[in-house]
Amino acid sequence: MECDYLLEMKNISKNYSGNQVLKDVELKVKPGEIHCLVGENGAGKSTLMNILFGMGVIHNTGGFEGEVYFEGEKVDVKSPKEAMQLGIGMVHQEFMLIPEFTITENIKLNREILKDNLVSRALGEKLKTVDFKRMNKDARKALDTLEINIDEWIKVAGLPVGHMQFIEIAREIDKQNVKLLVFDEPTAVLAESEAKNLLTAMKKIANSGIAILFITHRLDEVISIADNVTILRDGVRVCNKRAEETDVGELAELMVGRKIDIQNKQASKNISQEIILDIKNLYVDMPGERVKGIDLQIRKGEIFGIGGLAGQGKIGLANGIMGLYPSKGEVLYNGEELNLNDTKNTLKKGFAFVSENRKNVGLILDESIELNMIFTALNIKEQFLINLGLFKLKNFTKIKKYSMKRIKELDIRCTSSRQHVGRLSGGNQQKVCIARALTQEPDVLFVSEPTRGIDIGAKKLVLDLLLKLNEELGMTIIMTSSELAEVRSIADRIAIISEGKLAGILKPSDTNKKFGLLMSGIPLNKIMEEEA
Ligand SMILES: Nc1ncnc2c1ncn2[C@@H]1O[C@H](COP(=O)(O)OP(=O)(O)OP(=O)(O)O)[C@@H](O)[C@H]1O
Repeated sequence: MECDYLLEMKNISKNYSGNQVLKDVELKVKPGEIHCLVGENGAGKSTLMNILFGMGVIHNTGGFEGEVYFEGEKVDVKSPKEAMQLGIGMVHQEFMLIPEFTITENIKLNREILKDNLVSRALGEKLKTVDFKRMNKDARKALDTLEINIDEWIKVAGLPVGHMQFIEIAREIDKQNVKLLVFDEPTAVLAESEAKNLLTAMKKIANSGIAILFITHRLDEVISIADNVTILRDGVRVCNKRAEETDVGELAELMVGRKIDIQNKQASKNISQEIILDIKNLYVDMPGERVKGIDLQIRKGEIFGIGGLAGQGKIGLANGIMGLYPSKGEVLYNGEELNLNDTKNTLKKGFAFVSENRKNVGLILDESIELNMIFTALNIKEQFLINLGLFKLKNFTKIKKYSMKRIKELDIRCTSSRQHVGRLSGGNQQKVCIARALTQEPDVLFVSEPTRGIDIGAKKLVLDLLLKLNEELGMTIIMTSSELAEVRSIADRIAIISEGKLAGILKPSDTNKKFGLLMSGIPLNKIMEEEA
């Protein structure tokens, strides 16, 4: 009997040490459809996918309840390898590529094509050689399906982030029997125009008969691409809708349970003309995000946005000034020269940084929320300590009180302030990173991709909090983001970086066209000429 659904997950329930995170959830995906899975941070999306892929974190914590059917057959997937054998693949949010390998080698990793040679014919299988010709041909075919115009024999190291994403996808579609591909927030790391390319590629994959399960926080993407949407809230399936019968507003409301609205910032308040940061001819050697001689003046008390396409250098700016990547040039902070390449000193001077890379630079995953929140303030400013003369002790009462306040303010979904950060959902981890930077009470706060991976409700909360810090404490905020709409909702001025250089500075109210042209590297004076 032909079955309507490729994948059916029925009555799925899961608890982690008594904490129920999924309750009777149902998910049904048809062959060749694009099915979106949306929900707030902590709603249970990753947990559901962990069950589908038979991840160890599920078996090691008591398994789950419910049934999974694939192509009409009941399955019991015990590992990602078994999922792959069934034809279920995953495009990862964090890239799993080997930089020193070529694109072909990455696409064919662990699935190399071997061919016989004289020695192997005599001495056996193990001495076969790699058939580069056939491997390159397959890789080319996968890249062509995605219409990616890039040579398959070049190394992955140094490629822009947008390309890396496509290589991950090419690897999955090159697997012969793939029937269902899960995309876990693939566009979170991409700028808007690159995200569009990715969506087009996803449509092509779906048209070729492969079903796509797409997890995203960008609701406009859901509307533009999905056939069906499943909405989770607090571990329960709220409903399943046809995308053409809903809109962004309704989805946001269903997810969060209230109305949400993010608009461009209107007229800028009176910002002082005093320069807090004077950046002169700054170069930053950050792979994939090089800065190649930027001059910028940031005014005291403003929210300054930095935008641009992925790989153009916007991310490099904050990383360079914070000393995380080698940089040269001159940066004056309140008129005094800042020692570049010295993170500790920069932190001591009153800077804080919420990195775009929360797992590597941001968090200690096997430590508590509390400790993660106060870690930098404790080390740099010796806060949260009781001084006992000869030695100092952590002031646990103060730490707990402080962290509970931040948990409430940022609506961090957790079981307690002592919960390990590694056990939080991705979006809630991001909120802990923000809380940590705020604990330092900085004069200048760099935030990179602050709303990456967080849902629309939490996004509004974070943006409102940044506005509040800026208005009430006069904190100067420099926010780098791939999402123009969010920068335009809070920044006073926005610099667009293109090819490692400053393309121009715009107001949030400037036209979409101006933003688009600057991002594609067309200089401001040319745009003005066109408009005149
Ligand atoms: N290994 C774990 N141990 C204990 N609790 C966990 C573990 N992994 C996830 N959780 C909890 O399960 C709940 C659901 O988390 P999950 O990661 O599935 O959410 P999500 O919808 O994917 O969120 P996000 O959009 O932020 O990624 C959260 O409350 C989280 O704290």
